[in-house]
Amino acid sequence: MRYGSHIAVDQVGFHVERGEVVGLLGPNGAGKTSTLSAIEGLITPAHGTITVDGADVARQPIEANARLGVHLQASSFQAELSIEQIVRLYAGLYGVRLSHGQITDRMRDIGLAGELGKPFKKLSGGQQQRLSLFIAVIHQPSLLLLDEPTAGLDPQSRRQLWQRVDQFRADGSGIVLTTHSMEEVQAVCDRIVIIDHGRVLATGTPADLIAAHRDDRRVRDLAHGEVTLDDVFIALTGAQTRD
Ligand SMILES: Nc1ncnc2c1ncn2[C@@H]1O[C@H](COP(=O)(O)OP(=O)(O)OP(=O)(O)O)[C@@H](O)[C@H]1O
Repeated sequence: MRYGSHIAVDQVGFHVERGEVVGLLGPNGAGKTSTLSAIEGLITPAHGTITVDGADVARQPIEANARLGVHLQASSFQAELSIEQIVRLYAGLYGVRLSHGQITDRMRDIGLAGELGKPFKKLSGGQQQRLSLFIAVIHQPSLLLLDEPTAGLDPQSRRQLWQRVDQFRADGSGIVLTTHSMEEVQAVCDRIVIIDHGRVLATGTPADLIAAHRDDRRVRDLAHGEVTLDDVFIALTGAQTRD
């Protein structure tokens, strides 16, 4: 996948099962957001195919999109629209019928029942994230993409979001999330894919990756006591910071 002459993602391949949470990890600029954009069909890769629950993203974009839920870092709903208007708008777009009572019930589940008439811009960051996540799954997608879902959230909201992710997994969705937090990986990911410079460096469960690299010299040099996923990640991707 290219931006002009720059190859941002090169031969990245992975599979997500239903009921599985896959963490896509990599330093800044590694190619995570570009990979998600390709799954969304926003960028067309020069080679390779991407399918969402059997639908080819390039050839069957409508089917693929109908099976995909996306929750982005910055939720950008119309600032002036109320919660109820936003829910009605997206329910309509996805052909989901929701009565006023059902909307109230669903909003109660995520602690927003008292805010139905409030404009989006007046919600707190945590409330905006909860609404954005609700909208991302309003059509019960097979695959949910979460781009740094807990960036900027307080510990309470973070825990709550992890519980929601557990719930989606239990309901049978496949989930891909990008994160820079190893705590998040340990909390919710079944498997991780570490990428850098647009290529896959390692894949496996967090425990597998630690076990596989525990005795590497680079990892040993970094570890303070027990080897952590952080140590493995930094050893694989290098200690230098990225722009
Ligand atoms: N619109 C764009 N035009 C040109 N280059 C881009 C564009 N978007 C991303 N890139 C480049 O593609 C590469 C991958 O970027 P990408 O945003 O996918 O990385 P990332 O892993 O999501 O990073 P971060 O953790 O900082 O969000 C980087 O080298 C980046 O500079």
